[in-house]
Parts: sequence; structure tokens; C-alpha cells
Amino acid sequence: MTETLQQDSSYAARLENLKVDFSGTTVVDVPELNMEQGLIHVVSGPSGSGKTSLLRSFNRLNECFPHCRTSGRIHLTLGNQRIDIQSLPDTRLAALRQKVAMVFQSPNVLPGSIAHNLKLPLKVTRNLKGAEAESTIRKSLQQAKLWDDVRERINHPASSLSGGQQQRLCLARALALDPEILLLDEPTASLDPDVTGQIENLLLELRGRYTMILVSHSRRQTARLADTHYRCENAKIVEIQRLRS
Ligand SMILES: Nc1ncnc2c1ncn2[C@@H]1O[C@H](COP(=O)(O)OP(=O)(O)OP(=O)(O)O)[C@@H](O)[C@H]1O
Repeated sequence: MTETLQQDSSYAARLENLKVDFSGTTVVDVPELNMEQGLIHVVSGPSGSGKTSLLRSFNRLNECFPHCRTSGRIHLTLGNQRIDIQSLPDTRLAALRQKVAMVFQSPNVLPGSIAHNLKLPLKVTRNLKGAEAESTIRKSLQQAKLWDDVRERINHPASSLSGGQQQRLCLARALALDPEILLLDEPTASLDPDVTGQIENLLLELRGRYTMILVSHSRRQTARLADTHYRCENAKIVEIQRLRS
């Protein structure tokens, strides 16, 4: 199931004959694909072409839906191990989703305070409590450029934050899990241009430290962020462009 790497560790993800079906209809069909580590990979394409389903394949989130079937292989490089994620038992899925964290299109903050939004996942996934949790919370809020906005109101409800702040909180929550791959599904879709620009700057700062796979409908955003651009149509990746070397 896992293999310690000797060489060729430069890919974050390698897909082989990946197919995702919902109720017998194929919505993702990727015969072969390699994604390099530390880069920003942007996926675009028409609505319904399978972008989100492709993204959810990287941490087996599609399995949360009934009538979904995935076949093929997804190898991820996590730590110094290459992992065939399709072979992982269900007991390892929480750990997989910690290392391959997802940020959704609309900010999905938990009911409760800003601190609770970070404390709970830290306790559940990493068993961090007390001072260790406090310092991880502070660091991830700083990474997401939210610390200065919330340091005086960390115990206020997360719902009292603006949309852009909530999305940065979701990003901080993902970063607090200590991931290696970030799945970002149109993370700026619900935000105004200023906040969009701030989040894009943030993602560019995080480039190199994390491998990011981001769905975007914006050509401007793709040009700004993408190292590699993948265009999806009818479940397939029909074009791959390397935009930065
Ligand atoms: N949970 C689900 N249950 C059933 N069908 C689904 C589910 N999620 C996606 N699909 C179907 O899979 C196909 C691809 O959907 P997906 O959301 O991956 O496309 P997308 O390219 O991300 O679209 P958009 O740009 O509109 O978000 C669609 O036909 C959709 O109806």
C-alpha cells in the first residue's frame, strides 16, 4: 500500500485510468496524469465537466455520495511515501483528508467561535490541545493573513466575520491540519475583487510549501496563479498547458 521513495519523488499526484461514475454516468475519465509537487495546478472548464469530482478524488471525498463509484489508481506522494490512496482502508481516510485538505467554494464555517473552528479539527485530527493547539491556531491564522483581524475577537462567532474573512478562516483551518496537498474549489467565487486579490496573493505565498489543485472559472486568475493549467470538457482533460517553469 505504501512504498518509501528512492527516486522520482517529484510528483505530488499520479493518476492512472481514473474514472468516477455517478449512477453509471462517467463524470471523470483521466487515463494518465502527473502533477508536480509544490506547484499550483489550475483546473478549468465548463460547468458540469467534472472539475469538482476530479478534485474530490484526491482525498476520496466522492465516496461520501451514494451511487458514486471510482476505479483506477491515484498515487500521492505524502511525506516520503508514495501512497495508492484507493487501497487505503476506511480507517485511514481521516488521516488522508488531513494531509489532503479541501477548501470549498462557499465558506463552510462551523457554528461557534472563530477559535472553536480551529480547535475542534485540531483536537479531532491531530489530538492537539492546550498550548500546542493555541500556537498552531495562531500560526495558521497568521499564514492565512487573518490573525490581525481576529486576535481581539477570537471567541466571537465565526459567522460574525465577513465572507472574505470566513474564507480565510476556512483556509486557516485547512492549513492547521498540516496538509501537504490543498484542494481549492473556486475558493474566491463568492468574494469581491479586493478580497479575491488578497487570497490570490496568499496562495502565491504558499506556493512551494504546498501542492495546490485549484478549480477556477476565471482566466485572469488562471493566468495569475497557474503553474500548470488543465482544461476539462465532458469528463476528460482535453488540454494541459505549462504556464510557468
Ligand atoms: N454528489 C453528486 N451526485 C450525483 N451526481 C453528481 C454529484 N456531484 C457531481 N455530480 C455530477 O457529476 C457531473 C460533474 O459535476 P462536477 O460538480 O464535478 O462538475 P464541475 O465541472 O465542477 O461543475 P461546476 O463548474 O458547475 O461546479 C455533473 O453531471 C454532476 O451532476
